[in-house]
Amino acid sequence: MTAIELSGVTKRFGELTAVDDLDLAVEEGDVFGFLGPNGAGKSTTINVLLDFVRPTSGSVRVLGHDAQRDGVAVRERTGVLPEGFDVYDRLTGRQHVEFAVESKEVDDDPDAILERVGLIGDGDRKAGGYSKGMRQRLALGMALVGDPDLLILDEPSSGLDPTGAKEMREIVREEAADGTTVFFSSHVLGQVEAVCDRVGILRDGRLVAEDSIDGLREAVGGDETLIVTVDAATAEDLEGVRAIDGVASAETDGEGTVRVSCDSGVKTDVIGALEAAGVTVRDFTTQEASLEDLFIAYTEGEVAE
Ligand SMILES: Nc1ncnc2c1ncn2[C@@H]1O[C@H](COP(=O)(O)OP(=O)(O)OP(=O)(O)O)[C@@H](O)[C@H]1O
Repeated sequence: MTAIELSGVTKRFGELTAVDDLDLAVEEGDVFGFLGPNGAGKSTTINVLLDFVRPTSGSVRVLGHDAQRDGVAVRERTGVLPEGFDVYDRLTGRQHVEFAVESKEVDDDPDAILERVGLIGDGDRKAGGYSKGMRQRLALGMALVGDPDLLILDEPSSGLDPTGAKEMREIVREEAADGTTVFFSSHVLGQVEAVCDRVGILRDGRLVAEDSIDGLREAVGGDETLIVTVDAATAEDLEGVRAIDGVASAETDGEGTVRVSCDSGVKTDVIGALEAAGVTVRDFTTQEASLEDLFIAYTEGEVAE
């Protein structure tokens, strides 16, 4: 079954289009990474899924329900870790989890939840004294209450140290193995790379890429970054390089480094073009394109949409 289905969803706030004609499908049991730079429209999309925000147009189905007509049914089966979650300073960690258990009308054991998110030793402390990472663990624990069919995690690793981030990924994997669909929003690709089956990249409210991690890797497979050490190079010196078939982009820092994203087959042509422009080439190395590079290319406009 399709757990999340957006068809032609647009959300405008006055003149501003936050989400622009978005089509998106996430299959049940998938861990979907929803990526995009600040302001791309990720939180707005999440708010539409939960019916906290009504789309200007388009239709939204979540767990088989119409998100607008049956928002309550959707929220009952969904655990949410909201962005910028605030704790109640005077309540303990355990009281937070108890509150989630009561509001969801389930019978989870709060201690089992605290144990899962690594807070069992701190359950009696007031959450106001928790560190940022502990607050984030608490928010994750609250999202897990009621064994939801869909977990929506908005920037879940923010504030987590490497151990916390690893534990969070383990929990995500356990939940997915259990059949839970996970919708994981972040602007840091590295954090989603380890857990997500599929990734969608949002930019200015539009989906600019959607694929499996392997698919994205293949898409960038041919491209490499050539890092050339030169005496000096100006932007004009790179015109000949940019004109080469197979060169995606070329930049100079104006001092001694030129970075060229290109097919591996055109490296010697690039060096030749630099020399033809009168640039003295001292050395060069190559770097394979990472998913991070692809993300930057898609979100900063170097890749043709
Ligand atoms: N309630 C609102 N009223 C007006 N504009 C809004 C509102 N909510 C969001 N926006 C605008 O919509 C755009 C998308 O915002 P959104 O919060 O969805 O982005 P995001 O991808 O979640 O960003 P971030 O990574 O910074 O959290 C932004 O330009 C934002 O200012």
